[in-house]
Amino acid sequence: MTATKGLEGIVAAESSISSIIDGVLTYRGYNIDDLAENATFEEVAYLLWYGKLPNRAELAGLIDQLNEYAPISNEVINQIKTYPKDANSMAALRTAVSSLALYDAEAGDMSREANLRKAIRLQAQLPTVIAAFSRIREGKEPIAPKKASSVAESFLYMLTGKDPEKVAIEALDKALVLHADHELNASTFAARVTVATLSDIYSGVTSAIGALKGPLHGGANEAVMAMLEEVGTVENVENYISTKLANKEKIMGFGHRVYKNGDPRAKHLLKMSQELGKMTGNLKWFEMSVKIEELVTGQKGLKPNVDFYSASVYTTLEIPRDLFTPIFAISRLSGWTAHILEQFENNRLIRPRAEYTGPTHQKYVSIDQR
Ligand SMILES: CC(=O)SCCNC(=O)CCNC(=O)[C@H](O)C(C)(C)COP(=O)(O)OP(=O)(O)OC[C@H]1O[C@@H](n2cnc3c(N)ncnc32)[C@H](O)[C@@H]1OP(=O)(O)O
Ligand SMILES: O=C([O-])CC(=O)C(=O)O
Repeated sequence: MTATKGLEGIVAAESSISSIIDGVLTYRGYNIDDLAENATFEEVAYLLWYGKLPNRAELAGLIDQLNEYAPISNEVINQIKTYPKDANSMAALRTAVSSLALYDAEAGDMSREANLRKAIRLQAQLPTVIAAFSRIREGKEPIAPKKASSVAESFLYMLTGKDPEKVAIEALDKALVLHADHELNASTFAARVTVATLSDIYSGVTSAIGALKGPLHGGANEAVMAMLEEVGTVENVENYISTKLANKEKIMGFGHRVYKNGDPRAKHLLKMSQELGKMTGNLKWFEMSVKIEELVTGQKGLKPNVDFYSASVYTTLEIPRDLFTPIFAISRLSGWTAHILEQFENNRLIRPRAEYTGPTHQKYVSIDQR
């Protein structure tokens, strides 16, 4: 038995949800470019869960359900109030999602209908949890959700208490569309492994949040912004990047396990970063990002992934840096739960093997003789 490091190239599941063959990303057969230009996040979530685009009535029904489920229990709000003010935002989200299960009367119901309701409930409640955490740590009261026409609108409203501008809602909505699913990425795989033991949907999502947190995966968007802030100016970029590459350090937001010729989502985020920068009169982060791309692609041949330009997009929307990965989780929740439902439909325990490389034939030595 020989191990494949990082399971590279191993096909570990059949799935009809999304595909990234030949550098083309599709959700249920729809090209991401088409969806990014035309679909809303709610249409995409419906597509992932139900396998088809919704008609008007179906979409309105989903939006109603999201509005109905958005409030979270006082017990969970009170727990969030006990979190340290400097808690890591993804750790806070992971803990709060785990708590949500305790107050969901359907948590133990494993029927498909109940699991679908839980998926929609989680989709509705993740933004509420993140916004509540963000306000509570600033010493403010959380803002209860109000009837909104989209997850993006609802989240931005709960974060600030102000009705968000149309341009901000549309930008966040497009970012959510772009992040919704991505075949067997690490967090989705973690979710599928967890529920393949016939554990519940909350356990699967909690595992996924833990996996998304890491900087080699979803955590890279925050790390990109930390880098941009550290570099500070366009003039500093060249020296910073050349030094990092000479020291064989990784540049966050570049490279991908599967895409070697570029991530099809990055161009959409680049365009948004530029447009939002122009609109707000602050193109600094965009210009720095373009310069970094030029150098990293020029010197290493590495292309930006989905996390690279999303950093400047979210910053231009005035979203705090440590909420970038939680926002990724809001979007990817739709994909995670679609995969969890798919896993349950045709389940088998996921249990690979390890290539043993440790010592053999050891003789037990009593504790006094060690
Ligand atoms: C939503 C997402 O999860 S997208 C990915 C987000 N993650 C990041 O942006 C973090 C930075 N990127 C990386 O760490 C990697 O490219 C990953 C984790 C995304 C993919 O990793 P892998 O397929 O395992 O590639 P691996 O890390 O083995 O890299 C292969 C080679 O490219 C180099 N490399 C890969 N990414 C980078 C990078 N971002 N900067 C500099 N060098 C890099 C590695 O150092 C390695 O070089 P070597 O062969 O000389 O040792
Ligand atoms: O697929 C991956 O390995 C990572 C990724 O781009 C994603 O999860 O969106």
